[in-house]
Amino acid sequence: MASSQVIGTVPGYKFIKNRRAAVLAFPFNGGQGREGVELGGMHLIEHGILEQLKEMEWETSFEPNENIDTLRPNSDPDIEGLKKPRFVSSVTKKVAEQVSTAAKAGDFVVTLGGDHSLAMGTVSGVFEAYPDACLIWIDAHADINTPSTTDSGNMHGCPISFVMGIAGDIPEFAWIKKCLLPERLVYIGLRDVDPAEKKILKDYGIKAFSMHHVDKYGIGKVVDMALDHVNPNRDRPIHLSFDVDALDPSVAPSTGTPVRGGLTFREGHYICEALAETGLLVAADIMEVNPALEDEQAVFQTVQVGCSLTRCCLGETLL
Ligand SMILES: NC(=[NH2+])NCCC[C@H](N)C(=O)O
Ligand SMILES: [Mn+2]
Ligand SMILES: [Mn+2]
Repeated sequence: MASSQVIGTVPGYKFIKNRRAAVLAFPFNGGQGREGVELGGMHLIEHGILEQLKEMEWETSFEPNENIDTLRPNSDPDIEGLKKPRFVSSVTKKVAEQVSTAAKAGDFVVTLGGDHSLAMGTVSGVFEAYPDACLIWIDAHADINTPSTTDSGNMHGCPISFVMGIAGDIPEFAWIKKCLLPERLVYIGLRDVDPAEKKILKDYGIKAFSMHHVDKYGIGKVVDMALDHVNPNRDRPIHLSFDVDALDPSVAPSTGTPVRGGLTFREGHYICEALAETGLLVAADIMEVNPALEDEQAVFQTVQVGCSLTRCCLGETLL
């Protein structure tokens, strides 16, 4: 049986000690090439996510990390084709520290991106606090490229390979522990996976539900099958990492790498609700909202959906 670090005292959340959401924003865009994604988290804050969670009777703490740019090195040449590696490393190390501190205190951790390279930090932090956790990754992309497989060199396409310990030995990232086993990871929403990533998924036997599977089985069955795989006894803490590009671009248009044919509004929310319903959720990342892309209406829609997914993770729609 999996063991738990924190004995929950919050009804409906088995591992959470305080009915407190530690909301961490990271205004960071260094894992990819488009400006604006660093503004995503603050837009969710300005849209009222903290007040909304308070209304749901969660106490909140908030860390805006507005000085994260001071971690940018003066010089940051590519390493093995990876872009801005030192900047990504120093920021994600900070992410890991903040996430693990909050998780160890028994708070529910909400991390607002920023680009998805931040998940090198969120996964490291969650698994530091809960070594027997599992990771549910909602995305159009697999984000499991290694330095040798990435075509773009963008680190938001690589976070999983680092936490799985398959990225190779790069001294700048030596702080990252191999914390994620292939059988503790499951994907939902995939539809734009690089050929080399497909090979990695196959070689490591990583379970993935693409949009094809969502169409075939329906989202209810897909979430059940995903949980049966990573959490068969329903006793492990769950970390949800939600890239808003998993949603169809008609639902979440303001994101850097949109791919058509994504999750509907309800399918996205269903995932968050179903995970909240397990009572095992301990952390949720909402990543890749880019308010600099598309028009005002599109930005509003994307920010609004980011807030409502977050609220669902914290139980808003549970009866
Ligand atoms: N977090 C994301 N939006 N990732 C997109 C990754 C796209 C592509 N697979 C790459 O490695 O560059
Ligand atoms: Mn993506
Ligand atoms: Mn992603």
